[in-house]
Amino acid sequence: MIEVRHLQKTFRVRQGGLLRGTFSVREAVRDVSFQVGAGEIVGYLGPNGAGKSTTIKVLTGLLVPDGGHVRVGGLIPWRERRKHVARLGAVFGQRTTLWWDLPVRDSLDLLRHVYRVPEGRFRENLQTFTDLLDLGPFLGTPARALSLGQRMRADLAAALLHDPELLFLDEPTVGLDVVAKERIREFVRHINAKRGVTVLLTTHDLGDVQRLAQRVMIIDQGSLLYDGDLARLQARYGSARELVVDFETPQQQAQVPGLELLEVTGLRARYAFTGGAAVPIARVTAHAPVRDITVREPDIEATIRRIYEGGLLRGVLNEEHASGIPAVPAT
Ligand SMILES: Nc1ncnc2c1ncn2[C@@H]1O[C@H](COP(=O)(O)OP(=O)(O)OP(=O)(O)O)[C@@H](O)[C@H]1O
Repeated sequence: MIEVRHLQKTFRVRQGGLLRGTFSVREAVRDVSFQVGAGEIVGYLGPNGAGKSTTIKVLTGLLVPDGGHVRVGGLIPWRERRKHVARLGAVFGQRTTLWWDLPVRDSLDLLRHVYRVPEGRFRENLQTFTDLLDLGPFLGTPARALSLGQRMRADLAAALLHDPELLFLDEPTVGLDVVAKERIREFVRHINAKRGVTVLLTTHDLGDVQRLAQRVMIIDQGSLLYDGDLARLQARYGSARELVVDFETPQQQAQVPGLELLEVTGLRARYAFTGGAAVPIARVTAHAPVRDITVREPDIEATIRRIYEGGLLRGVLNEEHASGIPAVPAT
């Protein structure tokens, strides 16, 4: 569905005044390659300024890259825009595609004309989305008067009315409460499972990724650092699991062979370990009488933060992909 090879995009940024200013070149995307198959949900992650939006803008045809090969559903997005746009939907958490002063129903009806959706299909889709997203109570409300969660639901319906094969979701749950987030995620899962819509999801919310994506790609400073499943990322780069032990009595000597002692506070000691918990638990209980033991799993937020901060993955993928291949003109 999406094929990207050696994508490059630079921006010329003016520095200094209008007359005497000079230009510097900012490499937003350096050499990114990936493929997304039909029916996948892929999370596209990276810290601020990593190059996510630039990639998405190229994929939607809004930007022309400086180099690389890009095909979406067999089309070159920026050359065959009309055909391309008819096959994709996009939701940007920070913006709306709805007309600000029009009731939601009228916005959707206008989009029906823009995308030339047959009347019967439009009604069918509107009914389905109204049921799934509970649009009923606010179909008559103008976009400017909607809550953020309602607006997002209406935007999702707007993006999918013309039965696109591919959906770009940019921060679809930003600013929403837990229940509203869950509703959006549930809907995305549904359209992926039932309609086979391919989803590329850009988000800073790892809950979205954990609940939706089988696969994640991580970009930083314009280069792809990781492409694979979340579990493997966690297993490889996550911090160790922790054993939190409450002893019956204060321990003068809390060291236990084979475990890394992290901290002792009062009766409680924390140990780091990798692999299964059975052996570490047996060792601790053999060491001294224990009142309680819990296993604390490393959380994915912490793993991703470590990756961003420590540049943990830098070079891992580059070695596989870039390998000195010269830049090619955009095709
Ligand atoms: N139109 C532009 N002109 C100049 N520089 C740009 C332009 N668009 C993006 N950039 C720069 O390119 C780099 C990548 O930006 P991009 O918006 O793709 O990042 P991002 O990963 O989407 O970040 P965020 O999570 O903050 O949205 C940044 O350094 C940004 O300042």
